[in-house]
Amino acid sequence: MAIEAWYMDEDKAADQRLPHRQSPNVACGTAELQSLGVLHWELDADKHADDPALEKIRQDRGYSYQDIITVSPDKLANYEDKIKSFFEEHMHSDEEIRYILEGSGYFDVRAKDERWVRIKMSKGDMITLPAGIYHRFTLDDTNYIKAMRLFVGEPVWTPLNRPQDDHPVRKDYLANFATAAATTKA
Ligand SMILES: CSCCC(=O)C(=O)O
Ligand SMILES: [Fe+2]
Repeated sequence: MAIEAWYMDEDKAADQRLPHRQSPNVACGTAELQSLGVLHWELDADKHADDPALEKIRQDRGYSYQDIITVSPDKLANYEDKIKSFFEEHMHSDEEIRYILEGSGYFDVRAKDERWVRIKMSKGDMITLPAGIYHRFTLDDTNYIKAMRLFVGEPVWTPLNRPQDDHPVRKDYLANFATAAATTKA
């Protein structure tokens, strides 16, 4: 099954954990996600400890580091602060790679025209967000996700909150993806 993503509604008052679909739904397809630099794989999460398909992605993309994070009220230290900072619009100087082992949640990314695209992630979904893309994360109303975090080299999780207009990584992102994104709009 393809990954599911959609353009969000503008109801900022409503709970961030709700789907925030427009009515009718406005889908964002895989090609459009690709044009933003977002890549996605579907794997068998039950095999994550020993999976040649995962190993191949790690080799191909140089994902040398991995750990596992569980985000839920009782499993994550400083839960409220973390949840809040995950949902602040930010970028990183490196790729953000997540592989969902249990539960579900949403990654939101900014499309070229500044609209938010919400990407639904559940068990078996693996995603990489390119360095420099503005994004955020929220749990859904199940309040539980367990994910493998991967990284190229020594991990740097630091969120760089928007605005980062002068950050060289942001400039690179725009140079690499802005034109493509603008020309492949649905
Ligand atoms: C699905 S992993 C939890 C969120 C997270 O690690 C992040 O936003 O950086
Ligand atoms: Fe992030």
